Amino acid sequence: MTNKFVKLHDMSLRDGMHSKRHQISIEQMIAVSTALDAAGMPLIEVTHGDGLGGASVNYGFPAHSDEDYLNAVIPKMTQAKVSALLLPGIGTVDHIRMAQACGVSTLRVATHCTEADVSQQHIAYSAKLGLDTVGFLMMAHMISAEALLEQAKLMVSYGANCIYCTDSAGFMLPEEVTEKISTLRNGLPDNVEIGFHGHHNLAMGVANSVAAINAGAARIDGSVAGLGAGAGNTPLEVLVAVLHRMGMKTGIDLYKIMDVAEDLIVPMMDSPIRIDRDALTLGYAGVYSSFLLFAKRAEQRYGVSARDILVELGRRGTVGGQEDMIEDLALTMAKENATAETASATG
Ligand SMILES: C[C@H](O)CC(=O)C(=O)O
Ligand SMILES: [Mn+2]
Repeated sequence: MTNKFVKLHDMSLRDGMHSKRHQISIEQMIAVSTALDAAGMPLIEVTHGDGLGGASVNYGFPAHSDEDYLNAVIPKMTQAKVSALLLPGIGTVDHIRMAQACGVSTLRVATHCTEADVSQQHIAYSAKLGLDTVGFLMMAHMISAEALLEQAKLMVSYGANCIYCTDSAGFMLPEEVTEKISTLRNGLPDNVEIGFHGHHNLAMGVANSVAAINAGAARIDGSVAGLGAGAGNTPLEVLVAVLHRMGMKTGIDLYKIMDVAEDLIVPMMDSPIRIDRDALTLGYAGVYSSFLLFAKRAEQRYGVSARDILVELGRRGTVGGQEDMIEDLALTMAKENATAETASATG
């Protein structure tokens, strides 16, 4: 393992968008991305939290368009490459064309872990353009390692050169990561890279990433100071320190990335990214991390606890794209609570 190179991929300016309600300013984008570039980060993701074209009532309107963010960041990079995320059904082939024209090097096409078949058009188009094309299988805890491999094979058949196992809910424990990553590594051709994207809801981000690397993952996502959905992504500055202690190479200057965390990212946070009871519930109940702020907002509006909403969302097996159901569910739960209170008051 010593001297092994691991490619880290920064999510602060994309997954971090969820925690900022997609309101990162152009100045902040430039300040963070240039500091990451100077720290040696090889790949930085920049788009709406829900990917290209995410600006909508369902997902939230951003402060600026994807195109404006990409055009602000890409020309300023000296060594870092920039990636964009795209969810078929939200983003279109036109968005891929736009992102490529802006200078994006990597396109990551994300689907729910059982729905790889909806990514054919987008993966094939991205590969045809010569982009580094990644298939990103979300909520991967919901299916077995063998089923995940079948979905990954579909994405590879469409043209993906890298497949991600994405722990969107921060639910996985290291044993599960090991099993899933090794099944992907053993079942896919050697020239297809494997990646892991973690969330820190059960404080497993770093441990899970190390398990992924040991099982054959070559790319690992994380965010500086964890800026991301739920309790955030794997905190990159911590991961870099751990990997360097393990004798691995990342190309990243540890002190510089520590300073990005402390001096730029923490002051940007709307509220501290931490494992509060709601974020912990995401991990415990296996709920999509970007539902956190929707549930907190519903708690404010309807007086139903965000934890109860999240537990119910987990019980119902909801997945990304069902954000509109959260408000609906909170209303139903508020009505049920009111009925129960009336019944107990009237004996
Ligand atoms: C659109 C989601 O935020 C993608 C992601 O980062 C995840 O599933 O986790
Ligand atoms: Mn994520």
